Amino acid sequence: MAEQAIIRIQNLYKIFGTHPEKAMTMLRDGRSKDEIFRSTKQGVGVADVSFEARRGEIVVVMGLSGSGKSTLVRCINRLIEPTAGSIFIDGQDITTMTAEELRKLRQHKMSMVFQSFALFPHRTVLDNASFGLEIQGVAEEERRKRAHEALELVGLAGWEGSYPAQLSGGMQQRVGLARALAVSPDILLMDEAFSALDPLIRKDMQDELLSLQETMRKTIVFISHDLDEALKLGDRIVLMRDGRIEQCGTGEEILANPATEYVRRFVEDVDVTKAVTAGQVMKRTEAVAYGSDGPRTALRRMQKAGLSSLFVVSRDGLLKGWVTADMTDIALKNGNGRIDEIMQAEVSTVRVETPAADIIPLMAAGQSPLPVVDDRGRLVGVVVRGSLIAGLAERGGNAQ
Ligand SMILES: Nc1ncnc2c1ncn2[C@@H]1O[C@H](COP(=O)(O)OP(=O)(O)OP(=O)(O)O)[C@@H](O)[C@H]1O
Repeated sequence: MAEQAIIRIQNLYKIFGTHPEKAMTMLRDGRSKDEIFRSTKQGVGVADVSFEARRGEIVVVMGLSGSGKSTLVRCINRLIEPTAGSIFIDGQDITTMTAEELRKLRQHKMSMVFQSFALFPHRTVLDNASFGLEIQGVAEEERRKRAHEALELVGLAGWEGSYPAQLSGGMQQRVGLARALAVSPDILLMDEAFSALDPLIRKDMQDELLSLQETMRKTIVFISHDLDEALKLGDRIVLMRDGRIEQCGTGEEILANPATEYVRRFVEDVDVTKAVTAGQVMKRTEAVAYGSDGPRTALRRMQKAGLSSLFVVSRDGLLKGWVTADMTDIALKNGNGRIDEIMQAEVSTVRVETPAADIIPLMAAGQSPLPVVDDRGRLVGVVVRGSLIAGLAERGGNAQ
């Protein structure tokens, strides 16, 4: 896993003020942000934060106002200078980078999308979208082509000649997203990017980001103060309080096992007993392996579906077990095996009518996807990480 981390943050601190040393000592002694401010007049932005973001995942940094979300994310591109700690991007510590290295990193590796859209009012949509490329010195024709592609991606083809004021808020934020995507960054930093939008538009943008992400597979660090948004978007959630990380984990882990009383109170409004069932949130199984398949066939099917494991079924659809790409690789190297000889037969299942409250602990324990079977044991669908709690969050949001 470790080598997959594209962002690795280690013991990061940011103290605002001219004399951070005293505040650092007090923080290490476990003193609170309030105490430190009262006695030193130094502001604690981020305190001893460590976490990783893996390639292709959405990490949502969540917390109340003043908890340190923006400071943390601005340290990742060094818009804010950290007081102590390390930030590795692709294995390179950016806190020791020269100004030139940093400039390259910001231009090519990561882009930021702001809550306020931050568009230039006197530039057309196309020129706004191509701004990052202009800074990079990309030639005009290439710039226009790539900006146009990015606008197409976010559903704004045809609006290239318009000006920001002629667009709705949602459309303006699409331009902001297109501008960030046009430079083909590996990492997107999104600071409350959807918070200024009307609730319905906001939901559309969340759905669209998720659907874009299915093909883009960027690493996204998304700041939000909204739990529903965090549950819906985050592969993992970093929950902050007073500059520190209170808990970091998948939505399922946080709901099933809140690390502290604070987290428990934070998530208590998400009603896991609500009538959300596996059947309502399951997806059709895109690909399966058959017991009689050889490892090569199963592997090919996995690759085609972009999956790293498959459920194994009999010809009449009964769930028999599961197999991973690693298992098929080993079988191939040993030159033998039918899938039913190499598969793992033990697998937890849920039924169409199984309620969320019973599924979340299974997923929190690391089981994903979970197979859904009918009363005869036939595989009828899968519940994948995130979809269940996204369902809960959306229903919760509507009910309140
Ligand atoms: N430039 C600054 N100078 C002094 N203190 C600052 C500065 N920027 C942030 N802080 C302090 O650092 C702490 C964390 O602020 P930050 O903006 O990162 O929180 P946040 O979780 O993003 O909040 P919000 O959701 O309101 O933006 C706050 O106590 C804030 O007052």
